[in-house]
Amino acid sequence: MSVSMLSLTRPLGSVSGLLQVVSLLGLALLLLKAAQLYLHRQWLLKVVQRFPSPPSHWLFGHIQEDKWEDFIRQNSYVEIFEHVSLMTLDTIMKCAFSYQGSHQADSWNPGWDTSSKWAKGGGCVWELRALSSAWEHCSETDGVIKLKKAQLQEEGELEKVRSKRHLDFLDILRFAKMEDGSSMPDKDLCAEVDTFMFEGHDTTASGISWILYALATHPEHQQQCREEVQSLLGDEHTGEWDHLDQMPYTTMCIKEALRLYPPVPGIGRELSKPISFPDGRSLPKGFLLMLSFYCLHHNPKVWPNPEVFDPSQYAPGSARHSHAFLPFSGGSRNCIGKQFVMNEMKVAVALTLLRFELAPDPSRVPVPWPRIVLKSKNGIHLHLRKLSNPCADKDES
Ligand code: HEM
Repeated sequence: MSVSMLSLTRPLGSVSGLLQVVSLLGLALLLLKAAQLYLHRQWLLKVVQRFPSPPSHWLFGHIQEDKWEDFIRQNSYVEIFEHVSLMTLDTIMKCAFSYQGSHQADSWNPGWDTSSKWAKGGGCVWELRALSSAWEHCSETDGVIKLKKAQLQEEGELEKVRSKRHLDFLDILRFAKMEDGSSMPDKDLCAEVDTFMFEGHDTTASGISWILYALATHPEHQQQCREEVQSLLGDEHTGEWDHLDQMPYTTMCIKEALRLYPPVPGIGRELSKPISFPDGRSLPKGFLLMLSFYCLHHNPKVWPNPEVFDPSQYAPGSARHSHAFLPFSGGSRNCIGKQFVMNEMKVAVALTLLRFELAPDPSRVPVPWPRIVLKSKNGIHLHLRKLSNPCADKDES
């Protein structure tokens, strides 16, 4: 009996022991992964904190209003999403990679639609980060890295870059040392660049396009922003960083548009521990869930009159729940480019309003389409009327 007991219990004992070891190992691996992610994020934050201060003309110089003027000579209505996407692509390429692209001068190439590329690759938001490292062959990214490498190989170029006043994102990555003192492998460099290309381009294009649409449909707020910008910049189509802190009304309108049309409509998470809600419902550890910023921002329990465009909700002193407004997400994985992108959006809005009056196309009301970034099913069609420039008129007379 004892033999049979032994023969029965031994294997069972070793299996449960093995299971314990495996689960402990799993836990250790998870903790290690979490620590790696945390360190990576802290490192990336340091990089980005140095990045969002390129010379102001890099941002101001990237709105090709002349091209828009050509367009409105030919068509009374313009589908703005694609043009804005080309502009934000040029901006991120210049500001993050010192790469002087001219996508705005070209027509749209579907290959530049990084969010669709990712959507096709996986479809699940929580797979994005994993996919971004696997997706190494974006020709644009490869092109930028190859060009940089070639430049750095030229004699004396490395020292020149090292002593530059404004290191760009790619410079900082190239000089970054890994924990073991080695340089970052090209594969990792490519993944970081891809992340920035996506996070810094499609999302921003969505943001700017919907903000312009919101202002087009609210001419009184549009005019108030224009007056604020005119009093700050005059009719100069350029400005300094300081100007961007002096546009309170325009900033409030941008925020209200980000609430109504959050460029990142939702995110995915895997629960690292069970969670209970105030109404008694709960979800288990390991559950994959989607958090919808779009629904949060349109929830009448959180925002009274959620469908009304009301920039006064962001006036100094107005109170709301700390997590009621989350266009850039919250917590430890929130958007690290938010300061940069708020500046980019202010520049785009300011320069557009100085030159054009915006009106919606009543026959093509955009239909919000929550993809990885918020798009419109039928595009965003606006009527652009060129405003006369009082300074230019004076010069001519
Ligand atoms: C209007 C434009 C933008 C919006 C609405 C936006 C929104 C967001 C959101 C919601 C997240 C969290 C994603 C998640 O938790 O899964 C995020 C993450 C991120 N964003 Fe942005 N973003 C914008 C522009 C930018 C720009 C211009 C950059 C770079 C210059 C950038 C860099 C990043 C990075 C690197 C992350 C990942 C951070 C991490 O995982 O720790 N974003 N963004």
